[in-house]
Amino acid sequence: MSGNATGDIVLDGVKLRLGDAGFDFDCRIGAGRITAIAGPSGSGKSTLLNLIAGFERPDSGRVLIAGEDVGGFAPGKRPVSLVFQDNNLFAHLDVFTNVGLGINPALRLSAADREAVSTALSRVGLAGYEKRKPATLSGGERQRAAFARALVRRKPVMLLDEPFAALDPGLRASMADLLIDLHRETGATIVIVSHDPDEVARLAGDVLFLDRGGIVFDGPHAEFTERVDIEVIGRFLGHSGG
Ligand SMILES: Nc1ncnc2c1ncn2[C@@H]1O[C@H](COP(=O)(O)OP(=O)(O)OP(=O)(O)O)[C@@H](O)[C@H]1O
Repeated sequence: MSGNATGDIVLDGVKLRLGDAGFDFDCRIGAGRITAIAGPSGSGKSTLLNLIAGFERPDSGRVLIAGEDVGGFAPGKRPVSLVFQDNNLFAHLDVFTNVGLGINPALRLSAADREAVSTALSRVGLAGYEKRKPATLSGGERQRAAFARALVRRKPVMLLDEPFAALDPGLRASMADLLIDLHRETGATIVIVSHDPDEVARLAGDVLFLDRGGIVFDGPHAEFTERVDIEVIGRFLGHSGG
């Protein structure tokens, strides 16, 4: 079902200052695409995601999701699911319950919902972990539980901030493949921050490359790999430049 491409994201003249750092974002993230956000450390990748999710508010400009100005919406009211670096699992709740919260915050789960939770857990390789508390999981297992919770939310937009960074390379590649499968099934708009050029190549149709709070490249991945003339991009892609 790839017709659910309703989640385009527009940052329209967004400006923000946080301490000494200034940000200036003007872009459109295509509905139903996988867009990677890359750039050097401190360039503003997490800040861009936080602006879309609603954890940061612009000083000026607008954020629109599926054509709607979401400026007045708290994070929980935005049509997005999140997998962030600190994966925000509830320590006192077991893995099954944490994932179930993705479907219904009041945990009123139908039989079909419970089935969806079990399916998501087995897709991320956590079948059998249902009764475990987050503290008993490894960092990578917690990250996969957070990913399972995002899988069951079925929102039109999924935002991921280096979701697989804690995983070993094999697991990292299989989670990326799972994300591609999910994208094929749902047609969701997926925005993923990544430090890894191979992961970007594997996943992304489009790339937003940031440097010092601004966008220095916005376009298809095939064009991105040609832009080694932009020094920061050359460095990211492993070219020495010159
Ligand atoms: N609340 C804040 N107050 C002051 N400065 C901030 C705040 N949040 C972020 N910054 C600064 O803004 C800049 C961009 O931060 P951000 O986390 O968006 O970068 P990033 O590209 O995600 O970096 P990394 O790859 O290291 O995670 C950094 O210099 C950071 O120190």
